[in-house]
Amino acid sequence: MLELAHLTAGYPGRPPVLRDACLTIAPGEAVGLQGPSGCGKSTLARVAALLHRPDHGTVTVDGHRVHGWRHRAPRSLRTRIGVVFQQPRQSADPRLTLADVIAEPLRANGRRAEVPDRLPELSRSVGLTDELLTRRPHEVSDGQLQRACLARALALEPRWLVCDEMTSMLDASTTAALVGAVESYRTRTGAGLLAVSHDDELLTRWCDRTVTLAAGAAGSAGAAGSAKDLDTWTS
Ligand SMILES: Nc1ncnc2c1ncn2[C@@H]1O[C@H](COP(=O)(O)OP(=O)(O)OP(=O)(O)O)[C@@H](O)[C@H]1O
Repeated sequence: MLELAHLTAGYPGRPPVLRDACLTIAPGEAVGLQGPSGCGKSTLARVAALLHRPDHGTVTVDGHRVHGWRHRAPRSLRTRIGVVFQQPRQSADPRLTLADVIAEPLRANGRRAEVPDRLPELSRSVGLTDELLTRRPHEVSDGQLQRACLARALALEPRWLVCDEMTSMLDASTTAALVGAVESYRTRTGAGLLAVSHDDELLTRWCDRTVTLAAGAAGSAGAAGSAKDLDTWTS
């Protein structure tokens, strides 16, 4: 299970973005997260990916309560969660080839020896050709770079995937290819998914259920996203 319980989270010097948010994802389940711009979807996704420390509340991954965040999160928990963000150019080192972008997690986790075997399999799973693997981010399209970022997220075979607006910059065919790659991976491994998107139709087609993170009750600037028991907002 990936369990987010009673989360309050935000940014220094501002009112909380999330207040008392709860969400539980079962193994193998695909949950979509939608809601108005600025209501805190990405913040919640970053907390779930152990990249943003909540002010209150707990995150439990497969029965392990999380106490550290970002680099302080235990490696054994961090590697259980793969993340893909909206902007591939902000998350890929421009100096690396796509092959090195994909292999980065294997190298960083002492699994360099696996790269020759895993790289072809990973790149094939996201539809990247060998020729593209030798290029650097500025030499490929956003869609091609996002494919590499997805392959990187799958490199350590995570039990959970967090896809934050993964396809929102991409055309319909690249979107279909990336969602297809995620679903093939999930079918093979039984991984759970949290998918954030503005595209209700995509979430309906992709996910087992969709939850809505509501804007602040008054809708006023600075009001905290009212996220109490997200599961009660299931559509
Ligand atoms: N690093 C940050 N520092 C300060 N405030 C931030 C930061 N990141 C996000 N925020 C603010 O927190 C609120 C929630 O942002 P978040 O990105 O989580 O919302 P979102 O629902 O994902 O929005 P969108 O749908 O537009 O991507 C917004 O008001 C945003 O301006």
